[in-house]
Amino acid sequence: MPSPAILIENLTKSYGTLRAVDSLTLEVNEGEIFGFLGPNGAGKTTTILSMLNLVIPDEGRVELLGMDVTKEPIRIKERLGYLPENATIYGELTAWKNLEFFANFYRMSNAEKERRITELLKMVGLWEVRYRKAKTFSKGMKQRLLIAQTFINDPELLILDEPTSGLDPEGAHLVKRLIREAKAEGRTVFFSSHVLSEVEELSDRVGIIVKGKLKAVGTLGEIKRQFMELEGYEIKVETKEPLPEIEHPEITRVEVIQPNRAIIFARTDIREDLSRYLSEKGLTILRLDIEEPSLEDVFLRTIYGRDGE
Ligand SMILES: Nc1ncnc2c1ncn2[C@@H]1O[C@H](COP(=O)(O)OP(=O)(O)OP(=O)(O)O)[C@@H](O)[C@H]1O
Repeated sequence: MPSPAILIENLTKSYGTLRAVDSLTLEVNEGEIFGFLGPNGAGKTTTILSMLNLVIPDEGRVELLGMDVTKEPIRIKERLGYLPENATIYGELTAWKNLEFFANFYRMSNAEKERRITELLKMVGLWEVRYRKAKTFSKGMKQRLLIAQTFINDPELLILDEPTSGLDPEGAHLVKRLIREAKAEGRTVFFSSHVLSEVEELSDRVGIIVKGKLKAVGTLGEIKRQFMELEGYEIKVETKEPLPEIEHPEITRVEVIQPNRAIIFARTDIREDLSRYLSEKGLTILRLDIEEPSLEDVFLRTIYGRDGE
């Protein structure tokens, strides 16, 4: 079994009495895009800073690319690209010089540096403005330069804290494209966001963090299934003839929409039982399917709880 790209075990970090991250355990597989979703103040940045050894956790441990972050910070840095939240660039330097500045931290020949900077400026669409001072750039252009910076050492693993934050739709689109391309090139991407749609759009797997706790983790399908197991199933039923009275120990509620249409709320998936029962009664079933929750349903219910807890 290859080691996961990211391994977080029982991570806990408090500020005073506030548990910013609470016993968080998580694995990110090599080559996947992992979306770390949570509302503002949920503990995303604190988790990321702990992952990078920039914040010392009270408990727990983190391995990146199979290496303990407290033991091998330099070796990890060589293979990692990190975009901090609210990162800044050097306004007085040109786009080219900004990248050169960062390239100098890594072992690269001059020719390699030049080749890499050229490639990255083209990748993020800043080639034409490479000799302009970065302070003259728009927010979107600055963010693109920052993203280019995170790729300077050809990293295997990218950790991006709110990479689309504050960008207009076009800027966000480009960042999303770069994330997808990074995956296509075999890199692992871990990114945080409070924007549901982009997490849904990009991620192979998602983790939902609320008040420092990891509330759900998995593919979207898995998270929806976990949610349904917890919250119950919504089964839509429609028959040609009027529906008979429906009883089943797993049913919690029946909402009749029309004489031949109803929504059945059940603790488990009882479609087979329903199908048998209705057929035995001689009814023609037109529809018997589960209404899947959207990620939005799951996210909102996960944040606010069943009864607003
Ligand atoms: N240095 C600090 N000192 C005290 N409290 C802190 C510190 N850093 C973070 N916190 C608190 O810890 C909690 C988690 O913050 P964190 O920045 O990790 O959340 P986040 O999910 O990244 O939020 P956002 O999306 O707003 O950046 C918040 O309540 C925050 O106020």
